[in-house]
Amino acid sequence: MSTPKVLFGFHAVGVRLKTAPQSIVEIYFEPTRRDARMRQFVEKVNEAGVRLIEADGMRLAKLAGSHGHQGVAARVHELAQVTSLDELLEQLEAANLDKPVAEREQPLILVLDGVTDPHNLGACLRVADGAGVHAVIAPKDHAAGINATVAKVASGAAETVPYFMVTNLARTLNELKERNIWIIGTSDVAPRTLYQTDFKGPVALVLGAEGDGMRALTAKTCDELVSIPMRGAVESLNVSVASGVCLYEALRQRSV
Ligand SMILES: C[S@@+](CC[C@H](N)C(=O)[O-])C[C@H]1O[C@@H](n2cnc3c(N)ncnc32)[C@H](O)[C@@H]1O
Repeated sequence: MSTPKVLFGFHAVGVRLKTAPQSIVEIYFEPTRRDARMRQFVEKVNEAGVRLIEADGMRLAKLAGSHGHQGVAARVHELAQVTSLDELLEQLEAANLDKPVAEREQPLILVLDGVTDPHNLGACLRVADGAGVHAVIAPKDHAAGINATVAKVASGAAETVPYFMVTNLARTLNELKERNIWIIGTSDVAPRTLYQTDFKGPVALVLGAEGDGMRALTAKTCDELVSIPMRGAVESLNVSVASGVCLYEALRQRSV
């Protein structure tokens, strides 16, 4: 088994407890918190037969590397996941092989070009999980990796959505194109809006960094660029909010 890592917060630990209790080494909790949420949580841990250890706030903060632990942290083993984007796409293609076209599950991928804030990455993973995204891709050299803060903000989605960090993002986008995946980039200055584009087929949606947006090469590699209409004074949305707006438009189109 892998070296254990730490999850913290009710959501992140709760999702792991629900989906893979066998992967939890032990759960730490603050016994001085006696509210209903903590009582229910402790009950669930006991039902699952997971080892429960009392810890004060300082120990939890040290374990979590953050004060946002809500009185709960867990040491867990990594879950076995698909190890590469290719493997994931091949699994999807194989699952679609015998299905009529109308019933095929079309890949939906979120690409984050340089999102470095762990809170933004966590929020993007959370909305990606909600919208049924198959994988999130980011460049290795300029993006946040999955850490305890990301896992906490993602509320369990860091466990459910595969996150691949790639060496050369433009090359990966070209490889997606070779698999007939349509690359839709987002920019607040694109003349066409997301409501004028088709998200029904295999799609990779590309969002840019908090400050500078997508890099020039990334934007050039996209098949098309779309904007989210902005009616007020601010020029752009937070990247996780923009991800949510675009992904739920994709989900809406795919659901009709
Ligand atoms: C805070 S914005 C960056 C703004 C930056 N000035 C730019 O040139 O894109 C972060 C990312 O969220 C997405 N985004 C935010 N607002 C958007 C909008 N109105 N239309 C399209 N994408 C938007 C884009 O992917 C953008 O790169």
